Amino acid sequence: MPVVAAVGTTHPLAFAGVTFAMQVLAREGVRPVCVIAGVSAQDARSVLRRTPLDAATIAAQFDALREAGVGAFHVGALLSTDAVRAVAAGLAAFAGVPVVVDPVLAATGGDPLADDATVAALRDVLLPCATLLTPNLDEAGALLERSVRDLDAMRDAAPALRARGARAVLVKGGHLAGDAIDVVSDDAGVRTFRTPRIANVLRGTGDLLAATIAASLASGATLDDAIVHAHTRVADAIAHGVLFAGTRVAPETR
Ligand SMILES: Nc1ncnc2c1ncn2[C@@H]1O[C@H](COP(=O)(O)OP(=O)(O)OP(=O)(O)O)[C@@H](O)[C@H]1O
Ligand SMILES: Cc1ncc(COP(=O)(O)O)c(N)n1
Repeated sequence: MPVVAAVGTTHPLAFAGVTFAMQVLAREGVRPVCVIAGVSAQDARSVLRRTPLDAATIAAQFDALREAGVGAFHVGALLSTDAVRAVAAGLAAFAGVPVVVDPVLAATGGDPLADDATVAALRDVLLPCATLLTPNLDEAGALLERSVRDLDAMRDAAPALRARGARAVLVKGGHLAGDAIDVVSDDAGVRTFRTPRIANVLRGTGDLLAATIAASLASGATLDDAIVHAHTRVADAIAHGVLFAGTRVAPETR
């Protein structure tokens, strides 16, 4: 069974964050392991507290994964420049293993998860470690320090982020109106993946997409096949979301 490591920050309600990614990976049929890089206290409305773990604790967790045969990493929210640097250093020991980086900067309620220095570290230190970077519109804009608000801007942003070192980039258009369109840039060029918009909202779609792609890559899928499968899973989750703790979440644990 492929092993996938979820790296990131806990969410106590587990509808996003590394606590959710572990569930997604298990459901995808891979063995989930993890590196906890930060602890968040948040509910459906707000982020109450965020505490990055120290670099030595993050490094020791990567050391502990050395014999696990990790086949892919999913990297989610990181809360400090030190945490970003420690994760990049930890990943360096796993050369050749696919790394899906979701550069989470804020919770859906609007509260930030990363400050400006952390955004800069994500751009300069972690982005070059990514086999696939999966920013949403706001994240692509923050990383490029310009506005990314429509499909044309997404088509420009994906290769621009790739030029900064990510092997492939998927810019998520879920927050635009109309069909859900993601723009992918890799060696083969720039292309779009379009799925019919499902008229509902759901928390954790970014983590669901990225963790599902990581699971498929660990299982040997091509990037395009991994993306198509992940879109199916996201659409299914949005269609069958459940109410939990005051918000609509994926039915992963049902
Ligand atoms: N209503 C929808 N119907 C179908 N697909 C959607 C919908 N909303 C988002 N998606 C898809 O879900 C994935 C996540 O996109 P989104 O833009 O919501 O990411 P995000 O903002 O990082 O998510 P999160 O809410 O976890 O922060 C993308 O592949 C996007 O195309
Ligand atoms: C630790 C962590 N990771 C990711 C998200 C994004 O999820 P959402 O957009 O549903 O708030 C979050 N709120 N917290």
